[in-house]
Amino acid sequence: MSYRTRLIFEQVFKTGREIEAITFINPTVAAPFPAIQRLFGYLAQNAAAVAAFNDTYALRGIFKTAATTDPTFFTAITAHHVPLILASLSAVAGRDLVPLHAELNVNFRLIDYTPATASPASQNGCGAHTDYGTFSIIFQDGTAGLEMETPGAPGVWVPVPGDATVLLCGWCAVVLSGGKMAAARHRVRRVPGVRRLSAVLFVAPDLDVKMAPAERVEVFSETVNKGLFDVRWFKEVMGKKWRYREGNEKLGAGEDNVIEQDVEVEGLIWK
Ligand SMILES: O=C(O)CCC(=O)C(=O)O
Ligand SMILES: [Fe+2]
Repeated sequence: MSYRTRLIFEQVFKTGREIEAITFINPTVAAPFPAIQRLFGYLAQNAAAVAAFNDTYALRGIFKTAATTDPTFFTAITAHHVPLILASLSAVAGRDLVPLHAELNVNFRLIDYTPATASPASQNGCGAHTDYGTFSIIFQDGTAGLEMETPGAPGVWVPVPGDATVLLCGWCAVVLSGGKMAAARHRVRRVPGVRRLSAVLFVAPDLDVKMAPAERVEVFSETVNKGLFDVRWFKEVMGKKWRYREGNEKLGAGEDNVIEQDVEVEGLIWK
């Protein structure tokens, strides 16, 4: 573990309940942004390759586990950092999270905020949201744009330096830790004309894990206290809203089209 990473883990242990929802880590490997950029550049010129990707990942319209020329990056991150982070978060949660992540339910996402497809004046890169899983690690290509909402101050956004690697928690961490861990709401703002690349590793509990705290939590809803739904159901619901927002899926008749998914999730989790 590097010095900086160790410091952060110590901080996580010390702050306990007061854990900040976001922290910076110093990963052992760097994200291969030149390769990712070449990949997106190639796809921009090759409609047939894009169609093949979209056929493979029909529901998403984006590709996971994308074939960069450096596949060692994601494997190294998954093998090295994920177990360390899970162990640290377990101390904060007061619950061993490792057995709940035995199947390594991880997704990778490469994002190209290219001016080529954005509306020229739009600053919206990625709307405000909270990730669904346990935690996410966001790698950036050096370009700023990622912002965090200040806990307790909705609408107050703090820019994250473009070269930081960010660790943040999602909804599953909130529920599984009985509210001891907070989720970080975030968004991406664009500078019109500026390209930004990011690579995100999403780590979630195994699909059969019940979305419930280890012990009853007064401020949680009955649904969550009783563990009436599992991670599989939650992921599906969240994924559908996400695809709708990205324009990759239409909602069926009778399905609500509330885009503010955080408001809805809060209604599900809190009493
Ligand atoms: O591009 C980024 O920096 C963050 C993307 C993000 O928040 C997400 O994909 O959930
Ligand atoms: Fe996110």
